[in-house]
Amino acid sequence: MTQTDAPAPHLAATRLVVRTEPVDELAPLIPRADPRHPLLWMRRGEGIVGLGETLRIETSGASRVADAAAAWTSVAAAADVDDRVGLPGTGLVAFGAFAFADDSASTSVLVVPELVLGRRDGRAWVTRIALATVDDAADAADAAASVALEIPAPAPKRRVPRVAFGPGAVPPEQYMRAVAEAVRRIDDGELEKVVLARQLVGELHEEDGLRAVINRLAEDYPDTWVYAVDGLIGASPETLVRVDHGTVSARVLAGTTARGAGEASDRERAAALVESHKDRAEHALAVASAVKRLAPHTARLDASPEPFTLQLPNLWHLATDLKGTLGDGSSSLDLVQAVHPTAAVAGTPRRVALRVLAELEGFDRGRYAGPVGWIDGDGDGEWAIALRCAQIGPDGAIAAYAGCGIVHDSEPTDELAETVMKFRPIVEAFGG
Ligand SMILES: C=C(O[C@H]1C=CC=C(C(=O)O)[C@@H]1O)C(=O)O
Repeated sequence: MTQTDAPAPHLAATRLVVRTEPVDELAPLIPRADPRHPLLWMRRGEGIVGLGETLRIETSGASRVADAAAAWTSVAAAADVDDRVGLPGTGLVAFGAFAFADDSASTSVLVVPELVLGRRDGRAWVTRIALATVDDAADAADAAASVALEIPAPAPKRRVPRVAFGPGAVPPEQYMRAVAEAVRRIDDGELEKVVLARQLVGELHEEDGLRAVINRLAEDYPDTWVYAVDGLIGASPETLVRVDHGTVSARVLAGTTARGAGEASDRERAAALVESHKDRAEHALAVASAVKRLAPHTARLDASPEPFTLQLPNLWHLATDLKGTLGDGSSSLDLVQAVHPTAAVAGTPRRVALRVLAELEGFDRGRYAGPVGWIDGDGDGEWAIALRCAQIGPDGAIAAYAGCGIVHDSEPTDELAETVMKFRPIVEAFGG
């Protein structure tokens, strides 16, 4: 079922019948994912995998998140849920991925699978989700039991498909020119910060190869959110927003440096990142934008007092964690709507940055830097910013993306080198 733009009246007649039951063990989860159309959200071996599709909500345009949130509220209100586990990710869930820009040609989606396999806190479960009409008198348990999909056995590990990536719409020289132009505009006082990205493109010839790619991302970047939703795959270190029983949290990242070659130089690089005026300025703007947008929805919101260094296999980031309590009953998608796009992926001031980004970047970001994650029937959920990612089209065309925050003292060659570091997870997951 597809819904486009505004909530369609037929959703009012949509009743999902949902049943979650504990199972002994499902580890490892990724080898049970669909090899062609993986649906997945994982970190450190825990998370959820979706199989099949019971419901799809598609939206686009400036109201894409608000429309999806409204449609989801009506679907969730009508759902008949029997959840015998009661953990984040049990009961009714939808996986989602949203376009970055209001005018993107890419659609935004919420996908409700037929079968969800999950692991968290040492517990495992299976959720079956079936569609019934509102006046269907069938017993909920019978309807959910009608889901024909079985829990798949883990598939044997296979090698990742090899993809050769080349420059996409914007070659490296053009990217550096765009960075220089952005710095000029910043120096002219037009704006404080803009995030500029570039693209790599490739082709996937093995249609059933995506599961192996995701497995590789999860092995190489276990501390990131590894996701796969409607052809968008990646390993993001940045939590846009997370809502769990009234608590709100986020991890804001901005400011990056390479890992050092040896232990001492690695430590020095991290220490220099914390001291770097340029990176701290870039980081402060990202934190300020997230706090400003979340604050109206929280009764309390605390930020880590000083940015800390987050170590990833390919680089160091400056990070700030936000934690608070929800003040207005917003769902996780309501908060996504409030906070996207932060200055970690757009810039400051937001409106000017979005205009400058559209003028200088030279391509449609699609779902890169957009919200990706999941929401449950109560509105709780986990959403990352879709970074370190690639979108794979139905014809196997791959577009990978990486960008950098540009501030007044940014150097085009350094920013280009930073995109190369940020492309590493995806390029290596495709055998590069
Ligand atoms: C825009 C990206 O990263 C953002 C998140 C962390 C650090 C960033 C930076 O240092 O520029 C970016 O703001 C990307 O990975 O494509």
